[in-house]
Amino acid sequence: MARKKIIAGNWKMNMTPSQAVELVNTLKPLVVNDEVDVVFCVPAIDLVPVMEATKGTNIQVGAENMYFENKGAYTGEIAPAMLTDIGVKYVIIGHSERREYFAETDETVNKKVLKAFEYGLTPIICCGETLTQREQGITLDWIRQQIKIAFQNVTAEQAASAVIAYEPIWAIGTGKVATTEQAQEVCGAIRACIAEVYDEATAAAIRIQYGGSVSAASAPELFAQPDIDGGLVGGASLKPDFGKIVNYNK
Ligand SMILES: O=C(CO)COP(=O)(O)O
Repeated sequence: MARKKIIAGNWKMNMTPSQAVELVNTLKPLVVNDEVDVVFCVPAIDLVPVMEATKGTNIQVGAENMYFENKGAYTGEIAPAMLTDIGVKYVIIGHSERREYFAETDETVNKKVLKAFEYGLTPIICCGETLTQREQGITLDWIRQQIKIAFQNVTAEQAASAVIAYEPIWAIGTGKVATTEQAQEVCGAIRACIAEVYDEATAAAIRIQYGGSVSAASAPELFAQPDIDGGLVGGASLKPDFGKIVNYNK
C-alpha cells in the first residue's frame, strides 16, 4: 500500500495566539490537498485557539514537545493528556533545537516516544547529523544509533504508525537544503534500519519526512524520492508558500 505523504509545519517559537489564528485563516484555503496529511505543529499556548480555528478543515494539529511523565510536579511542562484532551493528534519529539538548547537526549526522546504511543499520539521523531559529523563521514552510523535508541521498547505496530523526520542540522534555518540524493540516502538508510530492527512490513509502513530549508522550489523533487514521505517545514510553514509545498504534486 502506498504511503500517504505527510507535510507538517513546525512553527517553532513564533506566533502569539492571535497571530496563530490569523495565520490559520490565511493558510486554510491554501493547504487543501486530499492526497496529503497536513499538520500544523504549534506552540503549546496556541494549541487551543488553533484547534478551534482548524475545525472542519483538513488541517490536523500537533504539539512541538511534551513531557514523558503523566502529570505532577514538573513546573512548566505539558503532559500528554493535556494534548489528547483537546484533540491534538501529533507531537514532535526530539527536535535538534530541543536537544541543543534544552538538553534532550536519545534517552529522553525514547521516554517521550513511548509516552506518546501510550496516549495514542503520533510522534514525529526527529533525527539528524551536524555538519562536522557529515564531514567525518559518520552520518549514517549516527542516524542509525539515534533511531535505535528512540525506538527501544516500541512495538512493531506502534513503529509502523510513527513518523520520523530526518533533519540535517546544517540544513535547518540556513537556506542550505540537502541535495535530493543526500536526503534520499539517509531516509533510505532509516527505512533499512527499521526493517532490521522490526521487519519489512513495518519499514514499508512507517513515514519518513525530510526537514531543513524545505521550500516550494525544493519540495517537488524531494517528495518524489522513494523513501521521502513528505516534509517537516520550519520557516516556510509560516508563509502562504506553505500552500505550494502542500500542493507540491499539483
Ligand atoms: O527545523 C525544521 C523543521 O522542524 C526546519 O526548519 P527550516 O525549514 O526553517 O529550515
